[in-house]
Amino acid sequence: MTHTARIAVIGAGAWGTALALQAARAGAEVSLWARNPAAMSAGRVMPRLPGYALPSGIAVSDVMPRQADLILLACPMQHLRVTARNVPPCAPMIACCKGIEQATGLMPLQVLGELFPHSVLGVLSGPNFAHEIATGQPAAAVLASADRTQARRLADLLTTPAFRLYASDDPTGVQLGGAAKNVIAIAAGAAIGAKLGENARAALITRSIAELSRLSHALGGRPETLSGLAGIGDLLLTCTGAASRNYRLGLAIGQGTPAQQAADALEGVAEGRATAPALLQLARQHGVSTPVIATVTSLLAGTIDMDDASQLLLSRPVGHEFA
Ligand SMILES: NC(=O)c1ccc[n+]([C@@H]2O[C@H](COP(=O)([O-])OP(=O)(O)OC[C@H]3O[C@@H](n4cnc5c(N)ncnc54)[C@H](O)[C@@H]3O)[C@@H](O)[C@H]2O)c1
Ligand SMILES: O=P(O)(O)OC[C@H](O)CO
Repeated sequence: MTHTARIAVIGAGAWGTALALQAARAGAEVSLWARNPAAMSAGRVMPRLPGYALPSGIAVSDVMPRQADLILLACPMQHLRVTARNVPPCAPMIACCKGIEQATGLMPLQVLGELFPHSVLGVLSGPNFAHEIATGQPAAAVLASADRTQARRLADLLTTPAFRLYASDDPTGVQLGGAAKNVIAIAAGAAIGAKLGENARAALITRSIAELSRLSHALGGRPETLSGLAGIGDLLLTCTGAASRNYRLGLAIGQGTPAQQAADALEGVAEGRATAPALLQLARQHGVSTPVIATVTSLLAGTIDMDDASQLLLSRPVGHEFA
């Protein structure tokens, strides 16, 4: 008889809930840790899927699991450290959040590495709206770990025919893609909100990829990772999909709503807001020029408006495309 994998999902927001449903679909015994299980209601957790119901087989609790074969950390990036601190390191841990810790400039696996230096760690990222994963619509993502064999083994625990998890041994590139696409989605939304046009959005996305390639190289990521699911894949989804919270935050800012007010009106977290300044600082530390990320950071801080933002980007010198 084969052993049924026990998967513990930490964080019962939209993504944690969708991953719990996916893990159950993959045949695992699933537990879902919620800060406040009593506050979980369909409309609050999964605003895009108000009628969803967790199968009765998924145990929801505010007590951290003591045993598991795999732990998925699906809380927002800025709460990863404080949440993970309470997780018993009883199994490999996969960071499912996308962002950079603002206080330290660290990526998810660097935060987990500080807390759990002896655990097997991985990161899951890709073009995945939670409400589509929750309903089992086809999608693909990448699971990266420093050890390629571990990455494949852990990916297999969550893979189903409709959720295709590719393995990678480039966690740096995967984490950078996941963090940066949220910042670029704010830029794309702002361009559309300010009626700069779809040409402008396509140019922004493409030039952002050049920017991310420079940063990825400086951080030790592999170039091909950015052309994969966690890079271009997630940029395509988040910069064009109206369901993206980061895109919608940018859209509202582009239409003239102050950043704080636009963020308050969103249901759920827009990770790009806290990640933009952290990513900019990281780029500066490595001497990498990132004009789109810098412009989004200033827009979010309210130190420039949309006219300034487009002027800043349009007044840059035009040189060789891949200089
Ligand atoms: N929603 C998606 O479609 C999706 C898909 C892929 C990845 N992600 C990533 O998953 C992560 C979580 O996003 P989400 O959509 O589930 O979030 P969400 O907006 O649905 O929910 C936020 C969650 O954070 C929790 N929270 C608030 N304050 C907290 C605190 N102090 N400590 C711990 N938890 C706290 C809330 O209880 C809530 O469960 C993000 O990094 C996001 O980028 C989301
Ligand atoms: O709604 P967003 O902008 O947080 O995007 C959700 C996922 O990260 C898309 O892959």
